Amino acid sequence: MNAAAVEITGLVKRFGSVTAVDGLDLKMPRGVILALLGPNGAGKTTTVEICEGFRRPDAGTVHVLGLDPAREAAALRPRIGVMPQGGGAYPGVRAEEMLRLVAACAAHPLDPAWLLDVLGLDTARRTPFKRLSGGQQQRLSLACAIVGRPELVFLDEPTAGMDPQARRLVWQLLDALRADGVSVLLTTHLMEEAESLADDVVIVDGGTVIAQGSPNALTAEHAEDAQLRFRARPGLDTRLLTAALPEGYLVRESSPGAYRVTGFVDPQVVSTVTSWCAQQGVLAEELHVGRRDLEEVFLELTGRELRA
Ligand SMILES: Nc1ncnc2c1ncn2[C@@H]1O[C@H](COP(=O)(O)OP(=O)(O)OP(=O)(O)O)[C@@H](O)[C@H]1O
Repeated sequence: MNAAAVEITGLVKRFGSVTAVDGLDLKMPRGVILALLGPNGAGKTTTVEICEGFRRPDAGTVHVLGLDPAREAAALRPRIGVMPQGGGAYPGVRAEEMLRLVAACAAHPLDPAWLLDVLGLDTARRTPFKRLSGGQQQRLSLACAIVGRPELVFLDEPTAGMDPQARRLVWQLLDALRADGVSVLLTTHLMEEAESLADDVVIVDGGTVIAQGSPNALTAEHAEDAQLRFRARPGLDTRLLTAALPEGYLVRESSPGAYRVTGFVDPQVVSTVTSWCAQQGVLAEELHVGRRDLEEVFLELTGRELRA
């Protein structure tokens, strides 16, 4: 009765010569949001598809709500919600019609009209699926995944391609689901999504788990390396700024206009950075000294950017 939401031991999945999942272990308690974070090709989608019962493992054991998804699919399906990567539907079906069709398969569905409203799709009720924007299609797929009141939801990159406003609506909804006791396992490339939503973050690389913990615990492990971050106009010559600092410091532009200086941050370093910016006629804004964030931890562990 109180089985974990997901329990995976020694999972292996090969596609020909490619080992997509390579001895992955994971335990996810009920009622949490767990984010699988990893670079492209890390094995996240394959792992999720095995949990959903869409693929069979080559080795290892998988239990979802205490059931084996490969052998007990009929018992498991009504208890889980699935949102595959990129969504999908019959192109001509209208948004509300599609959600009502899915709701009709559930014993105690949520109210489809309410769900469309919450996800900002109320004006798109009568729009055929193929005419919805990418972000609207994603939200409709999410609505379909949760309308049947599942105990556990699998969401593969649920907010990929959404604008920030739509993304917030989805985050609020996932928050509300968690408050209702629903377990959510999602994959994401968005550090902000993992950091602001997830209770537990599992970093996957090369088909195996390389780190796991709450966002706080993961960043605290690396707390000794404080970091200086600031914003300025994009395209500053980071090599010149690195050269202005003592040896061992590194300056990167992690996204356009967002700069990170790694190394021990003391008052002298802060002063060197701001004076160098002043010499370039640049105002360093939102200057922040603090511990590393999840993005830095991820980069250090995998050697790759999250969005690579
Ligand atoms: N059906 C398939 N046939 C052959 N190779 C596959 C198949 N599905 C996945 N792979 C390979 O398995 C590896 C893991 O893929 P997977 O899609 O699970 O990674 P991912 O972490 O979800 O990546 P992304 O973030 O890009 O979605 C990759 O090398 C991929 O090319």
